[in-house]
Amino acid sequence: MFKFSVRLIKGLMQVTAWLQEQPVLTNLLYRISGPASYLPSRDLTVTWPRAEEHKDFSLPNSSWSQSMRNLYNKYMELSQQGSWIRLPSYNATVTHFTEQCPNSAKPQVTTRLFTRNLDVEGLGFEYVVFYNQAEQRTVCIFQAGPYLEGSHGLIHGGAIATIIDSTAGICAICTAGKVMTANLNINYRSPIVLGSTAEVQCRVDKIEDRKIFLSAEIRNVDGQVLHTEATILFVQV
Ligand SMILES: CCCCCCCC/C=C\CCCCCCCC(=O)SCCNC(=O)CCNC(=O)[C@H](O)C(C)(C)COP(=O)(O)OP(=O)(O)OC[C@H]1O[C@@H](n2cnc3c(N)ncnc32)[C@H](O)[C@@H]1OP(=O)(O)O
Repeated sequence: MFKFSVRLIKGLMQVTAWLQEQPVLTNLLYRISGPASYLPSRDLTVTWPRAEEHKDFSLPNSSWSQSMRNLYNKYMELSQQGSWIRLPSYNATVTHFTEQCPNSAKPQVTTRLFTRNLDVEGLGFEYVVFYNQAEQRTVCIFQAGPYLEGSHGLIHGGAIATIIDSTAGICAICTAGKVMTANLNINYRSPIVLGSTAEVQCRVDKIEDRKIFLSAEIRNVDGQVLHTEATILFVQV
């Protein structure tokens, strides 16, 4: 078990307080879990209270392409070296910030995260986010399913905006706690073909008072093709 940094815990506590019907997040632990069958090494994850009751959608499933698995394995290996953390991902915000139920009643999950709102694996986004605390960066590996179509055979620009906003949002939350997107500025440089795997790289550029400025890029699996560039402003609330 490893200790999370004080800064990240403070941020998470702020986010938890934000969800007013959700009592305080009381513990945040890293755990070493058993390796998935195709992983070369241990799976380093973050767990939330009672997280084991919920499905973690950021783990590989049968819809993942070989490219997606290769990138996943790359960052899992980096996680072993301590620089990156794989963040678990549930399909509702309430699940990320599970309440401590005195009577052990399960929270009613009546909402779905926009990015996890399809029940069939592989139709929408398949993605996993890794966080590098020392560098204040997130990486999101994603595979764009057929239900994300915009132009013929290509991913919709709004879906691209969504995955950027989410990757940057998680980076900002981990860095500064409760935030809202104030500005998202996107340049679409080259289209992303449905079914392909790509990588969002996001980092905090600067923080001024309540404002957290980030930038992001989406590139293809080998990094040679720039698909999208963005700058994002989050405001602490
Ligand atoms: C182990 C860790 C794991 C963590 C995992 C967590 C998982 C959680 C699960 C899943 C998360 C996925 C993540 C999703 C993320 C998505 C987030 C969204 O999409 S949010 C929805 C869209 N955004 C809105 O609806 C906001 C609407 N706007 C507002 O509410 C306000 O305008 C707000 C809060 C942004 C600012 O309002 P004010 O009243 O608090 O502050 P004022 O005074 O207006 O601005 C503060 C400063 O910011 C500048 N500012 C504000 N808006 C700006 C803008 N658009 N452009 C430039 N500057 C702006 C202002 O000029 C001011 O700057 P000066 O302090 O004067 O220097």
